[in-house]
Amino acid sequence: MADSVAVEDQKFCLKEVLNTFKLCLSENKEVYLEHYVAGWRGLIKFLNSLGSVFGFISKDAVNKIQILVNHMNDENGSQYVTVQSMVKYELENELVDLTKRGSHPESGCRTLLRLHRALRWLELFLERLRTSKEDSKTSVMCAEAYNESLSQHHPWVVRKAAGMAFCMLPGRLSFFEVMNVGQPEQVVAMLGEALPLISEVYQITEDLYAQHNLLELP
Ligand SMILES: CCCCCCCCCCCCC/C=C/[C@@H](O)[C@H](COP(=O)(O)O)NC(=O)CCCCCCCCCCCCCCC
Repeated sequence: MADSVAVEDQKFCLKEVLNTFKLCLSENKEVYLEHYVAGWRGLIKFLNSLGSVFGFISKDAVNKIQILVNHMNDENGSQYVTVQSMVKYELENELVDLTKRGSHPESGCRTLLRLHRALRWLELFLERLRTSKEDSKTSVMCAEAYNESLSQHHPWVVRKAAGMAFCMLPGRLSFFEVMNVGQPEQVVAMLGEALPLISEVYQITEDLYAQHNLLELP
């Protein structure tokens, strides 16, 4: 019994991720880091279930999540409750390398920016999945979403490796199955529910970063 609970625990479920993104926004539209990180953890669970060729991607994402969690748990953790409070605290205390890498290679601001850019990829990819046809290819949808977003921030070698990994993605139907929601129509409906939430979290973060000139942090 205990075993089956453990296995269930590890299974990705889109609904769970949807719920964490729902919890992300406070009443006055601040983004809770705790839930943001939990959302990413859920997504990484999904990525891991697709096989080890995606290991280099999930490893980088896990590293970044760990950096944020360390900030949240250290003595100044109370400053890392929302993305807004984190940005304010790190900027006021000059804890961010603004133009070139220096003494703060692991600032919360630059670390979250990497995940934030990846969230844009996710938004574009999920929107393609949502509107895809039976014969649409996940690898193509994924590559298109990547080329429109994240790839612009990656060097050639990372783009190349990512491109090769995309070719290993399962087809649309198996992909839907791993999402663990039910029939394809239910997946599409849930994507329709998840996307506005993800977009809102993305946009709020994007505006905040733009306002403070943080969109190109090294
Ligand atoms: C489902 C297919 C998953 C494809 C994932 C697409 C994203 C491809 C990203 C390739 C990143 C390669 C790893 C290296 C990255 C770093 O160089 C680079 C820069 O960091 P640095 O400034 O510290 O050096 N890092 C990043 O850009 C952060 C990447 C984070 C990627 C997280 C991707 C998680 C994917 C979750 C998939 C979930 C699908 C859900 C469907 C329901």
